[in-house]
Amino acid sequence: MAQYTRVSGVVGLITLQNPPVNALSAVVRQGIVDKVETALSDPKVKSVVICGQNGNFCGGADIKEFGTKMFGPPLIPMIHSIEAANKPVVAAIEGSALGGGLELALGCHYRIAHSKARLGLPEVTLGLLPAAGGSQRLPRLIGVPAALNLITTGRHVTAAEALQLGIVDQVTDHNTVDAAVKFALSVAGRSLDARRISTYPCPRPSDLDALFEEVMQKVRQSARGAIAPVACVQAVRAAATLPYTQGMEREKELMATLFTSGQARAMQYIFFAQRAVGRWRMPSGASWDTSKPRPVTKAAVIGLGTMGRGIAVALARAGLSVVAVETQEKQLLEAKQAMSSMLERGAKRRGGVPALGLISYSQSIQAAADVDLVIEAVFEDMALKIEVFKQLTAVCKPGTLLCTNTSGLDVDQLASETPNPELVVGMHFFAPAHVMNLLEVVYGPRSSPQAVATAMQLGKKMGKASVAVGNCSGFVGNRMLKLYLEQASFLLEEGATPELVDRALEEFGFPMGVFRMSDLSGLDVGWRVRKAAGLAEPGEASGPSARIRKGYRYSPIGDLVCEQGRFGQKTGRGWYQYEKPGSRVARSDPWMHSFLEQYRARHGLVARSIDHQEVLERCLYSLINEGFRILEDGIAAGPEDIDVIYVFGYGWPRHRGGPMFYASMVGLAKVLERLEHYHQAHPDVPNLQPCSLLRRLVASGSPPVHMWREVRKKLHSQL
Ligand SMILES: CCCCCCCC/C=C\C/C=C/C(=O)SCCNC(=O)CCNC(=O)[C@H](O)C(C)(C)COP(=O)(O)OP(=O)(O)OC[C@H]1O[C@@H](n2cnc3c(N)ncnc32)[C@H](O)[C@@H]1OP(=O)(O)O
Repeated sequence: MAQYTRVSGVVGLITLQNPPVNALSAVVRQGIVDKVETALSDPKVKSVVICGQNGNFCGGADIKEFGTKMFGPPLIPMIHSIEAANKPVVAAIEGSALGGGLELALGCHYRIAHSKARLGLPEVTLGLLPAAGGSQRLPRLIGVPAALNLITTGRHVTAAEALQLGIVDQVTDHNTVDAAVKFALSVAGRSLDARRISTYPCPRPSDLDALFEEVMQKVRQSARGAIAPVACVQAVRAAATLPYTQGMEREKELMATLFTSGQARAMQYIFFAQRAVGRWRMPSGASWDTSKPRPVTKAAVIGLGTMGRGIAVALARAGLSVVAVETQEKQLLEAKQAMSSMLERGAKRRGGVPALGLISYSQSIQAAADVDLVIEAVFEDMALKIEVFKQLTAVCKPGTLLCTNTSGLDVDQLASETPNPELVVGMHFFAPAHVMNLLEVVYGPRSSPQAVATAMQLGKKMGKASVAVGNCSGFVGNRMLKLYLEQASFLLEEGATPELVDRALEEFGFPMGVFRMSDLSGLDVGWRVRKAAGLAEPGEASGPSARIRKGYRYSPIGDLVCEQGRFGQKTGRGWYQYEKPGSRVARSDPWMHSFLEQYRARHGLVARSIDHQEVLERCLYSLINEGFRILEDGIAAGPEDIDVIYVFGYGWPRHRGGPMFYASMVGLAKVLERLEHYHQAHPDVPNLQPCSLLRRLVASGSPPVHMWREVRKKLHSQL
């Protein structure tokens, strides 16, 4: 709702009230319409201020209303009536003015913002466009290039940038509502002719066509297959080329297509899923609302390889004091230099001061004596990690949380080597750790809820989507990835090329296909793991057993590629070739094609034609099937956890909502049928066998994603 009061005798103050972000629900819209009318019809009122309750202007349209039958006054005429008012209306912006919230402010005649406020039109991140006049007013106010940037990226700007761009008229460090009321008093009675943005001509850059062409290419490239960024560009083009009313018609038309699209549903699902994963629950019943995190002000990072450096930088950026420990002197010096420049570059990009002073460096683990939490990031080797944990136990003050950064080692085994296993959790960061926004917080059976709560809170503080998951080989992300990689290799054996597989996945929306991605991460990493697991055998065996391990199909192709010293980008050769070691542009490699032909010939495999659909079904459905197993095992509490992990950590296209949501969009019955089909065709691949939770869900009529937990519970209670 909206509250109305008169202040200073002549200013009508309308306060939006809809905690926590004052979203524009039907009730709020009705409140605004009513209170604006009250203010405009009161002869004593000379000007109006609109603000939001509890230091937050407005988080935009109420996303929960989308997909439901919408009622209440629509936004467009509501904003139009504010702009058309004959008394000045001032927006007092504190906290956030986002989406419909900023569009409301753009309908006001003036905008005053607090210095800490954030403004933006993030609709594109929800699969939409700013369709309450935002796509038409913003370019008229700040010009086409700046509006295109804001609307197609959805980025939030600070009040200082908003002032510089011309979005707001004034920034204050003091009470924003007081400043706005004072301002409203000063402009009372002034002509508003020059303050209605919809009447402004849109500034047209001379190279309009070239500009739109360039931006269109950029958005098509950065979010492959996503329709909202394209519609955003089209809407801004309408602002630049059509009169306002026709532009509004175009905005409405484009929004109508987006609003009911599967992509918008997927992106809005991810918005809520990202928040839902913060409400974690362990199988023991312990959960976010019953477990209090410990305060962490000082942390240590042990081991300053690539991961350790990124983690230490992320911690310092979050404002923690960090003790960075590396026993090798040369490595320590290198790390210090690299981390300083990471911090400096980051500060330059974001604006602000690099947190150099927050990090102290040491060669001795003793330096971790007084920290609240340690993140061990040494080499991925259990014996080494056990040794480091032993030393930490002796050095650290009682109660220090011991976290291990591992991408798949057994967290419980490590915990069992310490006298206080309840203080141990896994923190699986993704490389580069100061850039990637995902963290898997891995709890073992003995991790205390408080340790989990602390790691989750720390992840959030570092700005990462943090997901609590159970302990198993590969946790959630890598456990599923293994199946995806496996199918990709099988497809090569059967006749595909790396290019064909990658093209199919990139057209689906991944920023990189599986082979280009593997070249980037380094092929030797997986090879080492396969060797340790006794899967990769030296030299090339032939005969039927060469492609069988433990009775099941295995593809040694990746091992053979590594044996050639082809580790990907770092060696200049991998699944593709590169201009030189370290180069990033992948080029087709004739060597690889003849290698694959010879390999197939040696193993008596006849290449067949493989289409994109088969690539997608085999790679994605096997990964999804493992996702269902993970749910069945209780390693992830719900499908949202898996989807957030895949969207934030593995490049799964956001507009497809994550693998589990995607499965629900495809139809669970279809996923099941295709898995059965492929399992029949490849009985030696057990992972293609549909798991029982998937079968149970289909038998229960394929309920929507949010009901899967219930079905799983029932399945468990019957086992
Ligand atoms: C046929 C055509 C039909 C046309 C119909 C047209 C209608 C639309 C017309 C115009 C277009 C306008 C569209 C929009 O405005 S879309 C919304 C744009 N706004 C956003 O994307 C902002 C989303 N919110 C945030 O980014 C953040 O919440 C924040 C920065 C505002 C605050 O962050 P923080 O303090 O970290 O809090 P949380 O994110 O945790 O949020 C708290 C709580 O609030 C819920 N919530 C946040 N924003 C909204 C919202 N806009 N609507 C509904 N609910 C919202 C959030 O989900 C959290 O709750 P929880 O999930 O229960 O935890």
